[in-house]
Amino acid sequence: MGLVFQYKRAVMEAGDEILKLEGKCGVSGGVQDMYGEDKATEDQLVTPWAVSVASGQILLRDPRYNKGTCFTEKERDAFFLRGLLPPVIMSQEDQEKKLMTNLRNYEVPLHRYMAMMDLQERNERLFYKLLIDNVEELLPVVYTPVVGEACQKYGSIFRRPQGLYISLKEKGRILEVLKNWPVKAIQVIVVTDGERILGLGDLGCQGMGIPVGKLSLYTALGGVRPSACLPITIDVGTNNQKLLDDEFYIGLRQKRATGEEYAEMLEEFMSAVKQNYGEKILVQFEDFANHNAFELLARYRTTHLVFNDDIQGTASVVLAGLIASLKVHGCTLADHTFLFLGAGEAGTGIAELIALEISKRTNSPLEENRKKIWLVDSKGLLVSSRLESLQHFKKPFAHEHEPVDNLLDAVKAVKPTVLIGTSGVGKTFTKEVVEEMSSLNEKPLILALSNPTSQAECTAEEAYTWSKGRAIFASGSPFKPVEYEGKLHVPGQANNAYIFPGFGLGIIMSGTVRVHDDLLLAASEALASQVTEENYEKGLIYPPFTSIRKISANIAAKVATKAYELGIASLLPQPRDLVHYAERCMYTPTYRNYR
Ligand SMILES: NC(=O)C1=CN([C@@H]2O[C@H](COP(=O)(O)OP(=O)(O)OC[C@H]3O[C@@H](n4cnc5c(N)ncnc54)[C@H](OP(=O)(O)O)[C@@H]3O)[C@@H](O)[C@H]2O)C=CC1
Ligand SMILES: CC(=O)C(=O)O
Ligand SMILES: [Mg+2]
Repeated sequence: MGLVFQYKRAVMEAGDEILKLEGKCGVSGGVQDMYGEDKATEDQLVTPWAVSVASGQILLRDPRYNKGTCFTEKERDAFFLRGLLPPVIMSQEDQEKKLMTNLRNYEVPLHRYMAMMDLQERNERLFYKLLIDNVEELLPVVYTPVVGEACQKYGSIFRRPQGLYISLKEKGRILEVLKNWPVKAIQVIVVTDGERILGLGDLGCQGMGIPVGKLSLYTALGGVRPSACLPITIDVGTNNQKLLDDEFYIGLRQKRATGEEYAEMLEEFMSAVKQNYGEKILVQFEDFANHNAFELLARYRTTHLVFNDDIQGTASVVLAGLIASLKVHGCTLADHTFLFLGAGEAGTGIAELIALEISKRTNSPLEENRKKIWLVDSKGLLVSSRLESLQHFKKPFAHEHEPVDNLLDAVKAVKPTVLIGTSGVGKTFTKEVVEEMSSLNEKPLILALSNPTSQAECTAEEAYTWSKGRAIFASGSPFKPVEYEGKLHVPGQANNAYIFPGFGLGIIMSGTVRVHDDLLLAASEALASQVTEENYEKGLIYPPFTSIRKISANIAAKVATKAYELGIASLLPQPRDLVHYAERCMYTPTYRNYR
């Protein structure tokens, strides 16, 4: 009987991996295992990890190794499964077909989400097979928009905990908490503090649905193996009174820690992560409020391998759409005038990356290019007379202009060719706004990026109808195709899910040690280059998600290539064919045979 590990199995794998990678031995002659027991002195506390071969019920209850009715006769004998399963032996394809039929029978989207989460906890490979093979159908279930509702109701749909919860109660002991996670060979962490969950605001500890969802996309879309992914929620309290009053709320029942207490918590977390997983652990910050997000990124980007998906991933995906759309407009990026509704993480992140790309393309100063980009926040257009009171990330975009206090007037004043919604507020691209954009532009480019669907600045139908079928439209959450005057318009999904899985894969597979802006630009170019003539004809500026694994492999290869060029990739020698290498690195969900 072969090795099928039960609990803590990855400790052994991690040990093997480390041996392979570093060939080191512990001080007392043993293997230098990842938890350091062999390095511990006799009086230090150690964790009593045990490794055994799973069989019987334990094997069936282990999501990583369970195959349900797919276990063969031979495996049923070898692993003491006889009688624990019905006699039928199904193929994985039949299991998939059955589950998709069941899922489609649920009318309530949240029930589909719950069924998918149950599957993930029961049979991981089947979960990923479903997600990969039916990506367009299931992405909206495990990701936006349904994940938003799941987070709002997380307390009541909560069954088995997923991911790692680190609360203020654990301050001072975060390293210890990390060590409780059974897998040591982690490559990506997605962490949130739950303060800005999509456009739904502060959902505290219930934000866990986001790291869990993002990491399932790392695996399904980017091929990073599930065991290498760790979702984390840092619970520093919540200012959401409804949650604080909810008797079933799962998080700390206190107002958010701020200032020094918050900074210390995050500092301890970041140090513990590096100490436990080493230099090359990729930490993705997700859905932090902007008053912390920019600061965390600035503080850790030079010392840790960190990436803020809302600032950087979003910027990269939007830039890709803009680059792709240049073919439609027959112009250059520098010819455009951009107007944003929303000047937070997503808005200013995108704005900065556009300015950087124009600078690189035209060899012109960044400040000059920022002048082509205008942003509106909750108080109106960013203009120089507001400079003093603006947050630091808005200041570079406060241009000379009269104050303008609403979007419609801003459109009239700025005359943008591109309108981008990053406000988190639904229905803000009104009929008048879209009509004004359409009177200014033959093919107005309108991106309603806010999530989930309820917060979209406008719907696809509104964009096409109000622009009389002329808009090029994409949104953060998916919309169905719209028929307008006999022509079918297919809206694209401008969502960072196009970028982070391939981007992360590129970083991991090349051993890149820091995230550099040029890597984001490389990812944008890689994504843009994969839009086909057929896609353009349908009105798309993004390729469809159905080919996302291929897209991710190409993004990974371009990101890795750039990292090698910059000298920040540590895997040497550089693989010759990076696309092929990326594809080979990718996790596939077909069942393995057990011996
Ligand atoms: N499609 C995608 O891939 C992504 C989408 N998003 C979505 O973008 C949205 C914003 O996220 P993020 O940038 O992180 O959030 P932030 O909180 O950082 O920024 C929101 C911005 O919108 C402004 N705003 C709020 N209400 C209004 C209003 N009524 N009129 C004009 N401006 C307004 C805020 O103004 P002020 O500064 O004055 O408060 C702020 O500048 C969310 O819905 C999120 O889901 C985010 C990341 C990726
Ligand atoms: C997509 C995403 O990251 C967000 O809406 O926050
Ligand atoms: Mg996000």
